[in-house]
This record gives sequence, structure tokens and C-alpha cells, in this order.
Amino acid sequence: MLKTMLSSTEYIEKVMNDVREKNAHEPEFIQTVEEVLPTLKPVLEKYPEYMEKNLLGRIVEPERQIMFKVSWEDDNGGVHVNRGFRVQFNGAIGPYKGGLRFHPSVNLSIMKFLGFEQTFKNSLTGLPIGGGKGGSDFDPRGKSDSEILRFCQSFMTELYRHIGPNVDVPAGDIGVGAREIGYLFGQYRRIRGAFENGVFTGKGIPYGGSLIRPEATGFGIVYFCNEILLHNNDTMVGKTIASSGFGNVTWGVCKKATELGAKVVTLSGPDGYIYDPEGVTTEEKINYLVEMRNSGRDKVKDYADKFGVEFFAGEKPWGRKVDIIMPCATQNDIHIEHAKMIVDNDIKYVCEGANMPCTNEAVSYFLEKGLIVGPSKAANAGGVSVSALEMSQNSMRLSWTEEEVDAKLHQIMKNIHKNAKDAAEFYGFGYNLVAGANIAGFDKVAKAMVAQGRY
Ligand SMILES: NC(=O)C1=CN([C@@H]2O[C@H](COP(=O)(O)OP(=O)(O)OC[C@H]3O[C@@H](n4cnc5c(N)ncnc54)[C@H](O)[C@@H]3O)[C@@H](O)[C@H]2O)C=CC1
Ligand SMILES: O=C(O)CCC(=O)C(=O)O
Repeated sequence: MLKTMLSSTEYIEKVMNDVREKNAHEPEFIQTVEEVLPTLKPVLEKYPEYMEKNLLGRIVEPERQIMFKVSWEDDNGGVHVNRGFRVQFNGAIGPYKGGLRFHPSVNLSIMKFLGFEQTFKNSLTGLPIGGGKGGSDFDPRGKSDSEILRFCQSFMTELYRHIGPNVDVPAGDIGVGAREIGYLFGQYRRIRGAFENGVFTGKGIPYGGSLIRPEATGFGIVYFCNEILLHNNDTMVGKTIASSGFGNVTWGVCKKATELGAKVVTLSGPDGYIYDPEGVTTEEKINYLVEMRNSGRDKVKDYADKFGVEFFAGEKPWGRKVDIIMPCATQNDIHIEHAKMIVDNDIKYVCEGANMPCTNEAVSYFLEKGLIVGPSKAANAGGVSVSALEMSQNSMRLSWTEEEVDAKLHQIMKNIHKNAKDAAEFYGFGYNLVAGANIAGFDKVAKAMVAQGRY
């Protein structure tokens, strides 16, 4: 690829066409590439050597994609087969790092979109971690504890050979929490015959976990949102938030939003959404989210039944008039029709908690209508940041206090906001944090790739 052959626009279009052609059956992966690459145009114009060295063509190709068989036995002796994945997307700035997702929707497209996003997100944290993601199409819903244990052991019996504290460091994501990490780490330790706790993050405290890691993603989203509000001479105090999901991320959001004087008034699940006008603010309500998640039922209606609030079966919460939208469940939760309702309700802020929770069309519409969007790769980077802090503590064989970790997390989120804002302004995007986060995340990875030759 010679710089004289194509303009930056033609070059980006060519790389995107190659991605569409080579990955025709991977809509989520194509979606994320189409969201990121066009925003890098001014960077290519400033650094034409990135085109000469075909940086974009190289950054959209995962370094390694591992797919494997996971067979396991249920409590009645039935034998099942699931598919396991680990996509080691980009290791230019550190060991591959990213969560494991156990959900029936998991496929290679979803793993690749998450691994690509993780590469930019991890770079934004300012910490030395590359991008990866993994998981399985295993459905934890309704499974007994022994079935979860057997599945995790079988999954790790293959995965262990591909990971390590300096190679690839998984963590949790949808369907994978502290219990699963414990079972996975136990099997890793058994096979390896060594106590290498730096191989996982999100571990339990007794065997090397970091304080604040369970809360970190949600706390980080609220810290990031707070930076957006401060930039607009606004405050979190008194704000109402429509959120989705009721898992780990939503739980952390409810805790920190309450602490800063805001309130989350909606939660959702695959069965519908609940509206709690008083907010998910008391300890009892916030703790109940953990209980619902751990029950394995995956039903948000349980919250409505317990606290006597309204439940809307089969609906999403995006038609509610609130101050801030914070989707925290899964990808493509907000489509264009929801985006139109959000704009019609005069809502100014959308802060993404889940990975890619808005379609590209919805994000473009928000930006066109002047809303401020905190993109997921920046806003939800608090989780992986504290994971990297967990790795540091494991390497040093030390443990920081809750206050120390929270203060570091807060500073990291402020830095991410500032770096995204500065990059957007520098390249002529104004206060467009979507473009700014892509550019700031790309910068370090691109420089490392150039320095390391042609990989
Ligand atoms: N756990 C972490 O540290 C991080 C998680 N994320 C992202 O945040 C989102 C939520 O993750 P967690 O809270 O960790 O997972 P979780 O397993 O604790 O909770 C997931 C929630 O999303 C809902 N959900 C999942 N798939 C759904 C579907 N197809 N339809 C409707 N609802 C669905 C579930 O009902 C549940 O309430 C995901 O997009 C994840 O990738 C991002 C950064 C870090
Ligand atoms: O903590 C980690 O390593 C991964 C967190 C994660 O999966 C994410 O940021 O989407």
C-alpha cells in the first residue's frame, strides 16, 4: 500500500471493504470497524506513513483466533458440547487482556467486535495491556453450581495452554463473575502446578483479587459521566438515569450514582424493564441486584415484585423522560427508533456502559442532534483499568486499600476523558468524544505497531 496510490478516504474505504468481504458473516465486527475507521482519517493525513505501512489493514486483523470444543456433563449424566473462543486481537502494548463472556449469543463475530473494541479501550487506560476477548455460547441460565463448575473446568482444560500472566489475562464479562473466575483459576492452577494468580483478574480477595474490581466498571462510567457534566457546567446532583441490565455493571452504576446524588430509575432484563421513580438507591435495593444476578433466573420482574414498582413486559426503558441514558446490558440495545424517542424527550447525555450498546445509526443521530455521547470504549474502561491495577498488585505481591484503588480509578477516568476531549479538539472534531476516544486509543497502539516492524 503506497501513500501515493490512494487518498485517506479511499484507503479507509478499501480497508472497510476488505473487512466486509472477508468477514461477511460477522455483522457486529463489521459494525465496530465501520464506527472506528472513518474517525481516523485526520490521523492518517497527519501521519501518512500509517497508510504506507498499512496500519489499518493490520489493526483490523486479530493476531490469533482460537476456537475449541468444550464438552461437559450435566447433573443427569447428559453430555453437552459448547464452543469456546479466545480472540487475541492486538498485543502491541501489552499482554492480551479482556473478559470472558458466557451467553448463548456468543459467536466469532461478537468475540471479534469485543476484542477490537478492547484494543482501543485498553490503550485509552494508559496502562500496558493489549486487547483480547473470549467466552462460550454456554448458557449459565438455570444451571446448577456443579454444572457451572464442570463447564468451567472443561473450558479451562483447553484454554490454559493459550494464556499466562505475560501472555493473555482473561477476566469476567456477561455470565462470568467471581464464582466462575474462581472455578477457572482453580483448574488453571491444577493443570499448571503453579500459583500464577496474575493470569486472571476479577479474582476473589483471598487469592489475589483487587478491592473495588467488582464495582470498577460501574464506578468508572459514573466518573466519566461526571466529567462530561463538569465540562458542560452541569452536575450529577439530582439527575435521573435510565439504565439497562441488572448485572455487575448496572450494580456499580447504581452505587456510585447514588453516592454522587443522582438516581437510577430503570433496570432491564431479557423479560422487560422496571421503573422505580424513587430510584435504585437504598442498600437493600442495590444489593438485591446481586441477588437477582446470582439467582441465574435472568428476570428483572423479580425487582418489581419485591419492591412494588411497575414492570413493562417485553419493553425497553428508552422512552422514559430522564436526564441521562446509561445502557449497561449488551450490544445494540438502542436502535434508531429508541434514539428518536431519546432526542424527542430532550435528553442531553448518553453514556455507554455496555460494549457498543447503541447501533452506529443511533450514535450518528445523537451526534447530529447535538447530544453528548460518552462512548463505551472510554466510559466503561474503569473495569479493565482496575484489572490492570490488580495485575500490578499481583506482580508486587501487595494489596492496595479500597481508597487507594478508587482514587487511582477516578484519576484514570479523568485522564481518559481529557485525552479523548483533547484528541477530538486537536483533529477538528470539537467536543466529539466518540471520535476523540477512537483517535486517542489508536495513537499508542499505532506507534507501538510501527516501532515493532510489520506485525
Ligand atoms: N463486567 C465488566 O467489568 C465489564 C463489562 N462490560 C460490558 O457491560 C455489559 C454488562 O456486563 P456485566 O454487567 O458484566 O454482565 P452481567 O452478566 O453481570 O449482566 C448482564 C446483564 O445484561 C442483561 N442482558 C445480557 N444479554 C441480554 C440480552 N440479550 N437481552 C437483554 N438483556 C441482556 C442481563 O439480563 C444482565 O442483567 C456487557 O456489554 C459487558 O461487555 C464492559 C466493561 C467491563
Ligand atoms: O477486566 C478485564 O480484563 C476485561 C473487562 C472487559 O471485558 C471489558 O472491558 O469489556
